[in-house]
Amino acid sequence: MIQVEDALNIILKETFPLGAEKVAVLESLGRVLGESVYGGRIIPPRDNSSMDGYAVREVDTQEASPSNPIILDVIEDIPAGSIPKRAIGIGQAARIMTGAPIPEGADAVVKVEDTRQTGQRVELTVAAKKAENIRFAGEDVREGEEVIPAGTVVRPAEVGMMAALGKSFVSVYQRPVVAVIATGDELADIDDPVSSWKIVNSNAYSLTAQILQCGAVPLLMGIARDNREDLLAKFRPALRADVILSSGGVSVGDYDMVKDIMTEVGTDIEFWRVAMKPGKPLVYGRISGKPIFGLPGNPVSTMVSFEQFVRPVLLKMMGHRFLFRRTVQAVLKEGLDKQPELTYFVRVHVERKDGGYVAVLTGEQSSGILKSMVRANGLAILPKGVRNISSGERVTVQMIDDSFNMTLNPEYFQER
Ligand SMILES: Nc1nc2c(c(=O)[nH]1)N[C@H]1C(S)=C(S)[C@@H](COP(=O)(O)OP(=O)(O)OC[C@H]3O[C@@H](n4cnc5c(N)ncnc54)[C@H](O)[C@@H]3O)O[C@H]1N2
Ligand code: MOO
Repeated sequence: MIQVEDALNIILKETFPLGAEKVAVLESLGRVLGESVYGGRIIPPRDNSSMDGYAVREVDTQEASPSNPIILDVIEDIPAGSIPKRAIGIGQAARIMTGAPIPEGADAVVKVEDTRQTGQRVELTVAAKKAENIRFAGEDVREGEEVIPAGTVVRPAEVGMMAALGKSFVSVYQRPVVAVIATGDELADIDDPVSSWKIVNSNAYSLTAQILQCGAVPLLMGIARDNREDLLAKFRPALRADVILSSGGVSVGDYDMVKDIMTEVGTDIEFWRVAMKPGKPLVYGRISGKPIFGLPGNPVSTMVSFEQFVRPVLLKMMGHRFLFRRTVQAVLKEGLDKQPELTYFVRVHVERKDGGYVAVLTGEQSSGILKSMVRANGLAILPKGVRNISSGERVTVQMIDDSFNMTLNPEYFQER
């Protein structure tokens, strides 16, 4: 039996980012940039006004005050998107809109609130300051500067910046294809007629959802029955994927054949059984350099072992630098006994209280109770070596749902 940290070290040491691919800029959202984005053009492209007002020569306005307004000739109207036709000379101004280019000769913009226009003349009641209300060419992006470094996870701001730079396609790390094989004679498809000796293959759904949530691409292989032929028939084509996952059949029962099948198709098994609960019977190996996981079949064990081992692998393959969930320190509301040789991942609901966090168990912690996973937003990590945790003790909680920290103002949720 291997420790959780050692298992993770082995797995991650052998995992590398996939190659890059070009995608349309909007498709890059949430993906990791495989190239740095440089300023191939300057932004803004030329000096322009940040206010609706009048482009002026600062020297002409120095004497202006509410009791001594200065009067200038308005020689032109410059809407955004147009090019000024005339230079501003002594005693002249141009009416200008936000975003419109600054005309030759002008070195400041007086905002419209500080002016009064009558006919072709404008009266200024305040003196302009040099460069006031002007956005200068290149003040956002300079020619050739690195604007977004490779390795950045693309957010809406990066999408907007790339668009502003005219970058319609960008290089991002590829997304791994992840094969999912469910094993078990007791499994039925979601729409199959129910019977008391069949259960729905829910693991394929939770796993697929976890894969999608990571940003990877699921490849559903269906259900393999607990016999060699059927398992081989599902495992062999799954080997086309970048990562192979199965659920079930990894314990010590008479029909737990997954480890043998993995060996038969050519896997180098690196470990079987991790000192954790849930998820203990996990099998991990490599086949032609690809990671292959035999996840335990209990619905919570499947999900928790995915969280601990598969998610970091997929994120690393997609070029991510941050592979792990955020953790918080929380006060556990209920005591718990545990086997000291195992690390426990306990389903909890974390809430903010008095400036700190409290974690409440979400119910029965057996590995078949998916409902307590549904109610959980975190997994409290109870370390090996510890025999029990008392109520009120501080624990580290891995947050599997990041929205927990929102302020819940009930008023926002009233329906019409
Ligand atoms: N004698 C022992 N028995 C068991 C041990 C052990 O150490 N000694 N370990 C237990 C632990 S811990 C786990 S976890 C399970 C893992 O067993 P398997 O990976 O072999 O899983 P199965 O036996 O195939 O199924 C376990 C459980 O989960 C249900 N299941 C399986 N696949 C799905 C699916 N796709 N969707 C929904 N539910 C699924 C299955 O019906 C079983 O109830 O072994 C313990 N036993
Ligand atoms: O360790 Mo198993 O994964 O509890 O149910």
